Amino acid sequence: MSPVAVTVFVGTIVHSRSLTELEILSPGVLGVTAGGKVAFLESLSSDSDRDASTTKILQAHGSEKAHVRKLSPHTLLLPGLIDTHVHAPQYAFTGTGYTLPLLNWLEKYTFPQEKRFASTTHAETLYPKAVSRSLRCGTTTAAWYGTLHVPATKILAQTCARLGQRAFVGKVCMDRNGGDGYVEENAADSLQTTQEFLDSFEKIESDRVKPIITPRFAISCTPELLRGLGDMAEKNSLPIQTHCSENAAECAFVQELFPESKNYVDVYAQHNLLNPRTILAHCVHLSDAERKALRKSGAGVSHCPVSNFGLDSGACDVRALLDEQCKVGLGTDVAGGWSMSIVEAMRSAIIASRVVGFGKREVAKIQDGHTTAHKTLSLAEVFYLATLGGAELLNIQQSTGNFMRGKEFDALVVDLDASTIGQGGKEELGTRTVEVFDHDDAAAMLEKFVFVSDDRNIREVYVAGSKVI
Ligand SMILES: O=c1[nH]c(=O)c2nc[nH]c2[nH]1
Ligand SMILES: [Zn+2]
Repeated sequence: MSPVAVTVFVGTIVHSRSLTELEILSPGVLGVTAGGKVAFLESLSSDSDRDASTTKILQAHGSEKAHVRKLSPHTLLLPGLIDTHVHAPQYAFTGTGYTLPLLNWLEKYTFPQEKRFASTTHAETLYPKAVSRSLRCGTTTAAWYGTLHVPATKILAQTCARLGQRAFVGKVCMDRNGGDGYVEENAADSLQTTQEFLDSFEKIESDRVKPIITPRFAISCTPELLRGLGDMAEKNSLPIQTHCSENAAECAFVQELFPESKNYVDVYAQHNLLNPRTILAHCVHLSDAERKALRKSGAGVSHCPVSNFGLDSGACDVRALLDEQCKVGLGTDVAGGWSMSIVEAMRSAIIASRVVGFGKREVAKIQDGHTTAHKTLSLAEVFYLATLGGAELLNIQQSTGNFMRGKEFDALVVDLDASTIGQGGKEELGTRTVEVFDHDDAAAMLEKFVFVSDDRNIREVYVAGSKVI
């Protein structure tokens, strides 16, 4: 017998069971326990008496007293979205600076802005805005980068806890190549402040907000710092996040700095930073050997397509990563990416995958006169990357990522009816306004959600059963 539900949603419910299994229950019935977990998920036969069938399901689960929420026909109940790579301090300059490639962009925009977080007042002003926007976009779990500063990054963790977001929060580590004086004294100093940051989590009032070891990337860390962070992560069984193989100039510089490493991925492997708890952002320019090493290590990739377009970095071959059985999730990478929305990342992941395909077609034509098939990422696949794939990458798939019984209820109620947007209804329609017609079935509504919707369509957001939006 499943646990008793106190709230039951009846309507169109969509989630991924795996990369290849998108389940659409239209209609479905989902029960949530008083403790905020999924009690049961069942489908209703569409031609039966919906009320009578719902009552039978409630009886079977001992949940007759539950509050029943009937969702309207243009509403979807979806798992919460997971942003596996995002920079909170960069929220302030989102949407600017896309004329420069990565290393120049870091120097000109990023380091000066991140330096400002030496002020806790600045952190207290900005971080609630960044976390609220992320939740508003339906992100129920985020892997955040803070800055070099412990007090400000503690404020970021406290903000996630207060606003109810499930989060991993990292104090960024850099002991070389920081422009504008944005750099720590040395490896020992960076390791000591990281330990201080880890210790501060005893006071964080949420067991859903956790620390994550965060070397910025190989360029900004000496071998001593990388090794120290690898050992600290191992000793405390902590997750690790960093950047890898995003941009051609970056890759060349890494080769110069680490001549004894076989390749970029190997730099992290050699410093005890590559294991099943590692999240590497980008991985746009990996070789086959690097993809194999990644898979063997159990580390995974945060694919950030909007950022890869924004900073002109390239198009990541996610299909090759998936074929190699690497773990993959999606990231917004604000402010390399111009949007806090994982929905924007989903649609951009499809476009990036098509771009990869265009390139392969050209090569195939030149080589042998006919095209090589490239399997573009499907809608079902990007939906998985945005939800369960992200949970698997962050190793929290036992708690979240889909609506399997016993998981915490992290969910979005998405209303696709344009006429309910804004006070004035139809007059306020914009280019990103979804309209649903009577020929639209559940699959079409999901497609419209991914390609056309925006955060106005996300009406309710739940983390572990608590409404946070
Ligand atoms: O997109 C990125 N954003 C960053 O802040 C960063 N730092 C190193 N490499 C990076 N890439
Ligand atoms: Zn990044």
